[in-house]
Amino acid sequence: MNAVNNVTVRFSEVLPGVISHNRGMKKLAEYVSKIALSDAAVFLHGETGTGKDLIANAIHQLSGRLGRIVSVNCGAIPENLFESLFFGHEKGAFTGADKKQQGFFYQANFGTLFLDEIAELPLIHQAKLLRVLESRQFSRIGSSETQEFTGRIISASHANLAQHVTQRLFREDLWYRINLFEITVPALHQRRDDIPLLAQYFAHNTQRICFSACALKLLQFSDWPGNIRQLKNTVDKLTVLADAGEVTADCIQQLAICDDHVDWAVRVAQEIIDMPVNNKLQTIHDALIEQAVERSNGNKTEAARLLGVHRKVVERRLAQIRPRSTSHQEATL
Ligand SMILES: Nc1ncnc2c1ncn2[C@@H]1O[C@H](COP(=O)(O)OP(=O)(O)OP(=O)(O)O)[C@@H](O)[C@H]1O
Repeated sequence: MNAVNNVTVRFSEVLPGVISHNRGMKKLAEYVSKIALSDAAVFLHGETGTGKDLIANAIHQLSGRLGRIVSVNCGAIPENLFESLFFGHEKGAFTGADKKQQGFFYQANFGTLFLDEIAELPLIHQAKLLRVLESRQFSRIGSSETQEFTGRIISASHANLAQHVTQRLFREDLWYRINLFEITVPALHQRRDDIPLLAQYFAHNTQRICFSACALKLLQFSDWPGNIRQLKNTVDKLTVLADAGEVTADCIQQLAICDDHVDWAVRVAQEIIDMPVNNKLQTIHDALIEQAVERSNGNKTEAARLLGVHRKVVERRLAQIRPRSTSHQEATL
């Protein structure tokens, strides 16, 4: 657990709230912390649950802006309420406006306006948003008073917005306004080394439980289409299923989140580790090569294909395992 805490503290100093010890994420954090100090618009791209929201909040925190961060899910804005929600309105400006209301632009002034799922904004609303970003001015509905917008814009989407632009689903001029800096947040399968760390971190947050080595391996090589959000939910469930404070491979199997082949590989590895054999890696490695060569009737190209490695790997190792028989086979093949 100490290892988790040390990493957590070190990483959080660079990017508040973000847990990782992945090399790519460290670079991303250094890049983000530089950008954070400017007023430039940032676009965060990445699959669902990869931490875009968390990073937007970290950018705001690092920016030292006096105002607050206002998060807006652009996919959940009713079409007829866009102007009222973004610009605000005066009392009596329309039916049902029984009191004066400030909008998102006002609330995010001196702070950050985080536009999540920006690809979901219809073209008509994109035009209205663009007008404010260009003029840096807005007015409440029903008011002739113009207000200045000094907030910083961070937006996010899992969609390929550049492609949306070419398909004319997203305005090109708005795209250039919002992505002065574009950051791609990697999916969890691109940083599998973070999975054990995150699992232990989330478990520690809920209650003190530990994971068996086999359980951590199963988590590490499972598919996580919902990324860190899915991992977090899974750990919540595992804390309930843990046996005497330990999450085992059986607990993970009960949730049926791991692929059969991953489960099989991890279990075989576990059995091999328990075997009283010296230099286990080499033993297994050699046995695999021997098996593949035998299966392919001594054809090393075919053996290499079966193993998914280059022929030279097979040749080099065979020469070491059985120097004499190899030269004999080479003479006969
Ligand atoms: N590196 C991380 N360290 C710790 N927690 C994380 C990390 N990344 C994501 N999380 C957690 O995972 C969950 C999902 O993250 P977040 O909401 O930021 O993802 P997102 O990319 O914005 O998702 P969506 O696109 O669905 O809005 C949150 O509970 C967040 O706190």
